[in-house]
Amino acid sequence: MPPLIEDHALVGDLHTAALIHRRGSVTFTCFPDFDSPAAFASLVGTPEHGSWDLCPTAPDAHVRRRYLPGTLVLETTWTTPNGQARVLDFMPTRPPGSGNPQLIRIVQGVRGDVPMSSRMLIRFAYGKITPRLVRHPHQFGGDRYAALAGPDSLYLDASTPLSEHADGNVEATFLTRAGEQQVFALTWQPSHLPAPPRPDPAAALASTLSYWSDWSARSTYTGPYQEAVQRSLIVLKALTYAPTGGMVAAPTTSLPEEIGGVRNWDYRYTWLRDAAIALGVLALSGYLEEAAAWRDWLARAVAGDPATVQIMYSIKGDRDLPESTLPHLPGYEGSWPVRVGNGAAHQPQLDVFGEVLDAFHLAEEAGLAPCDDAFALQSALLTQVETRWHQPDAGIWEGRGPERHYVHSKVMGWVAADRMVRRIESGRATGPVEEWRHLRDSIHADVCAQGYDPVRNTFTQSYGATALDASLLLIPLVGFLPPDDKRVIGTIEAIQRELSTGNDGLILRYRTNGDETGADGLAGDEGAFLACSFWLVEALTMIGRTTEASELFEKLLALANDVGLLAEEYDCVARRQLGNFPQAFSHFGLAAAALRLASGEKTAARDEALGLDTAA
Ligand SMILES: OC[C@H]1O[C@H](O[C@H]2O[C@H](CO)[C@@H](O)[C@H](O)[C@H]2O)[C@H](O)[C@@H](O)[C@@H]1O
Repeated sequence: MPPLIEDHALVGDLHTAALIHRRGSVTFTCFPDFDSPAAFASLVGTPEHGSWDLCPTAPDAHVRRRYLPGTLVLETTWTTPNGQARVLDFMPTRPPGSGNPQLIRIVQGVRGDVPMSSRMLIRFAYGKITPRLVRHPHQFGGDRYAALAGPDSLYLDASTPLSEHADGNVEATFLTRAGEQQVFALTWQPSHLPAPPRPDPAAALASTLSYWSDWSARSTYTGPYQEAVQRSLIVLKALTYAPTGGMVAAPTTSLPEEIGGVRNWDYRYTWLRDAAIALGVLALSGYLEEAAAWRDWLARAVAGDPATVQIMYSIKGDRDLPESTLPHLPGYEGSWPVRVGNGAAHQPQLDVFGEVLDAFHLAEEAGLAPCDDAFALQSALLTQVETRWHQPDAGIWEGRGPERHYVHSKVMGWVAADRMVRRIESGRATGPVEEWRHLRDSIHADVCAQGYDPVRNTFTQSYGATALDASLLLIPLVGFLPPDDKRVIGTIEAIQRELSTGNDGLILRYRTNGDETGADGLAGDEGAFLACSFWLVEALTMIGRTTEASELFEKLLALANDVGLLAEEYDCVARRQLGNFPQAFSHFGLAAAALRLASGEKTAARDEALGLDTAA
């Protein structure tokens, strides 16, 4: 049986990350950074494209997993008829931009005897390059193997003997006895450097545990569902690239939105939209440092000429993310192509200005010190809205079909103007407030006249269209119209009717067209979109349907895997997760919905922080 997406857990070091399957296999890891080529790519290929298995030799061993509380250290407990062993998997945290990425796996005997094996196949360049293997035995027991090719080297240090097999696997078989431990540490470094020192896994474990525990202790969230919210915040932090403050949308590429389909994208980049919303949620939960770091990332990314702002950049701020396919990889369960790069980078998507200005406003209301340079940048971004809001765009979903006048894009243009007006009204900045009020009112009037269907009493996906779109649920959430407006209630009900995937209440982001090419320019269908389903929780809460909102929220929580992680989408028929994993969008959706539910009926913590009166 191929590995399910939700059978994976995430470990990471704020520079890159690894996905580990519940049966002990590392199936996807890029070194040294999130967007570097993968050295283990079996998740989108086969085991021959690189993987690292560490598990009992007994095939029927029972497995249970959890993260050590408040951390990103994964504990896997294996139970066999003859004993129990646990494995701690983690990537040691380190000062931003210094040191080498490491993946450490500590095997501890709990009781009895558990025969185990480690089997590692390294294939650089997304499974394409076979490295040269060199053995360096340790002086006082244990072993080291180096794998070298091109710019990369990986050193595997083990406390137990390793052997090399003709097929390129480096293996160890060993007995785990109660009270004893074996350690495996994999270290990446540029291949031209001398071999790295032997790692100190115990010290690395201690410092990694204390890093994550201290980070978690900074959370100010006190509402219900604390464990799920904290796990989501940890995921958002783990997707952040510490040297720059950029955040990837997910640490994977090409996990499919439809099994066997073509909707496979590379998410290892920083979307202004995703990062801004994530940072807003982090700021509301007490994490202002992350918001400040991202503000600096944005200032650098768009420096020079904000008129040329893109909707996404690399984690380091590169603009060119050329999209190509990797023909040697068969894809996850045959979902092909596997893509690297992302062609959506050069699309016009007008909503991003609203998301960025909303996030800064939220973060400043939550305590982030305002700064003049940031305000100048934000004014320049609003100028883009003024110039471009009349134009069609590709929309929040980055469709690859024709550009349209997306209602959500215009609503977010209104948000951009609204947040700047509010800032000036609060006395925290000065600017052409009358001009911006006029812009805000013009967009509002235009959307209400052209984006609303009075016959069906619903806003529509784009001007003049009949199609609906789950992004319209944001209309009350961002304060464009009050929740008791009949057009808002009509839109929520229409979305429930027309975009629901079945009886479980989850919703699609929009309707696709089966084998025919749909409005998004793609053939095929996709699963329910988890972030949109969380927006529905928020919208229902706002219109006072709180019982229904809580029930839906709990259904969504139940879709998270055994360690609390969510992909982008959910297949309500096959009952499995779909899309890149874990996905920031889903996790900030979860945290925002919990914040909304926590604050009770009609007013959310977010609205209070914003000072929103939700009036038109
Ligand atoms: O559906 C087609 C598009 O799908 C991806 O975009 C989605 O992910 C982004 C990152 O989370 C998110 O910001 C966007 O709203 C989503 O639609 C993909 O990256 C695009 O290239 C693709 O056209």
